[in-house]
Amino acid sequence: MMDVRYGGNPADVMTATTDRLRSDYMVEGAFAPGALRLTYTHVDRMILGGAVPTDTPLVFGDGAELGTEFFFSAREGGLANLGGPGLVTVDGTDYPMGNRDILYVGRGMRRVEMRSEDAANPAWFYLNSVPAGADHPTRLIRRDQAKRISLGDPAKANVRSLAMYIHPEVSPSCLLLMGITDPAPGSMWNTMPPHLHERRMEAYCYFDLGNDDRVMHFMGRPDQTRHLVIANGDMVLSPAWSIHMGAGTGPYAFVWGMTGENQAYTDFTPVPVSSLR
Ligand SMILES: O=C(O)C(=O)C[C@H](O)C(=O)CO
Ligand SMILES: [Zn+2]
Repeated sequence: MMDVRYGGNPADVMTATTDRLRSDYMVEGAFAPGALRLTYTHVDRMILGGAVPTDTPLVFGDGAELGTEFFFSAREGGLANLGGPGLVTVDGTDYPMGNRDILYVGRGMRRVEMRSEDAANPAWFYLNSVPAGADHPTRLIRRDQAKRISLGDPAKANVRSLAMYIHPEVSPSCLLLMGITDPAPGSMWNTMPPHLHERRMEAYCYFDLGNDDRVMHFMGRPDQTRHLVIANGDMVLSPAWSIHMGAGTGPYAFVWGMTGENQAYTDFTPVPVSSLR
């Protein structure tokens, strides 16, 4: 059975305790050896998931919890490999996946099998799935095929490399957008200056973060900010009304995924840092 998150509205955040914020807007513990863990959200019906295959394959595809014959009957998805080499098989076609490769899974696929090459160095598969109204072919996007842009200013410790994988200019999808951002060595801020995009929700999965380090992730309306303390592998659900940015106590990276009204990556509203409270 999938865990469920209902999201919330800006007013909820104003009175939320730390525990309530974490239970509403985070998914923790999704990467467990030998397990597939999926969370259904009512934030544009984004499903977040983690899978760490060890000695046996992890398989999904049934649509019973979605009221459809198959999981992808009316959905599309992106599977990012954040760990060791793995193999994903979709309806009998094999996709060998290295670290930071992303597989786009198109609407209509029926069975997804996930394997690690080495159980001692397992793949960590991270899933974003959203409703889809069109068919696009399943396609592997290797890390060197992503479209990279550089952002930031060393004086503000926010230099980072942003790689677009599932994006109209790289690999077509219905409405899913997905990519990976790496802060540069010596920089700690991501998504700084912050922004809002009221027409798309966003999910983050932080990874390659040291066990003793944390990312301070900021959320909420710009004038009512709240923070979430993030450990490696934690996922964050960002409703369309929320800022989403963070600073790490050490090196890290994160996968971002979006869906909503459009795939216009530039359809966002900058939020002046000076306006944050
Ligand atoms: O560091 C960044 O800036 C990002 O990665 C931005 C995210 O991709 C995002 O929030 C897109 O809307
Ligand atoms: Zn964003």
